Amino acid sequence: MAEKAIICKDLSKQFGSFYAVNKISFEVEKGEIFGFLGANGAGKTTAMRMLCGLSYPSSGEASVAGFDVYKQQESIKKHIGYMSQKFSLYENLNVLENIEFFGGVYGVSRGEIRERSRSLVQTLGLESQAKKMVGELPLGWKQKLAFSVAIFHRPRVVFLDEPTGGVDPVTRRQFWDMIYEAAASGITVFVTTHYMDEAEYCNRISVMVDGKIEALDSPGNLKQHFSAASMDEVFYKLARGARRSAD
Ligand SMILES: Nc1ncnc2c1ncn2[C@@H]1O[C@H](COP(=O)(O)OP(=O)(O)OP(=O)(O)O)[C@@H](O)[C@H]1O
Repeated sequence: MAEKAIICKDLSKQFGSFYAVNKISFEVEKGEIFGFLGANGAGKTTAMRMLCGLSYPSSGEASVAGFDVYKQQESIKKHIGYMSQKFSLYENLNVLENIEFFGGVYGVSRGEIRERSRSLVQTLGLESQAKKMVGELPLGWKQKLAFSVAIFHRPRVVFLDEPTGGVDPVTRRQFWDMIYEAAASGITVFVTTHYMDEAEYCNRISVMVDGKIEALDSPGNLKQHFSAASMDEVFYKLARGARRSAD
């Protein structure tokens, strides 16, 4: 049996009588790229916070990297990486300082940080920018660096919350090359996005509507099942009945 990176069974989160996440169930394989889609307000962030060990579920079961979301939140935090468009790097630290800081937070040894940060800066083509404040870098570079930092400690699972918001399609494509590389090295990727071209790059996709998972399959199978030419069309067919919207 393939190793499961994430297991979720009837996972729910209630705020009062409102079910932000309503009995979602799915499993993600090790090294899989799993797209977590849903319209604004569908419950993605709430679900992701529970899986990252940042909030307790109201009911149901889940484990991430083999750790239980109720009893082993600290272990989960140590074995995952997290990146979002909103929270990522310190703008007033330079490239190397950011790598050192986050590497240190995640427990990578000083020697290893020194060694690997040099090769990372090289791989990213940022040698001449290594001492530049991150705030001065173009957005696309910031995001590539943020992703590299999120997986610097070689986590088992990396959670990406709309990681490519606001960047052009070419940069997004480069970003996805990095995602593929990470997945090939065994890191499981859990990613939310509003870009349907990115959804096509995922191995499997789940689509959340009003707190529930309404569909879950590979992009190819979903298109076939919904007689749709694109993921855009699949998403529209599923999400058009949603009652919730952005706050
Ligand atoms: N702390 C809270 N108290 C009450 N309601 C909440 C709370 N957090 C989220 N919600 C509600 O739960 C629902 C799901 O929100 P969530 O942020 O998880 O959606 P989302 O799919 O991530 O949306 P977006 O794409 O806009 O980030 C929304 O209706 C939101 O208002």
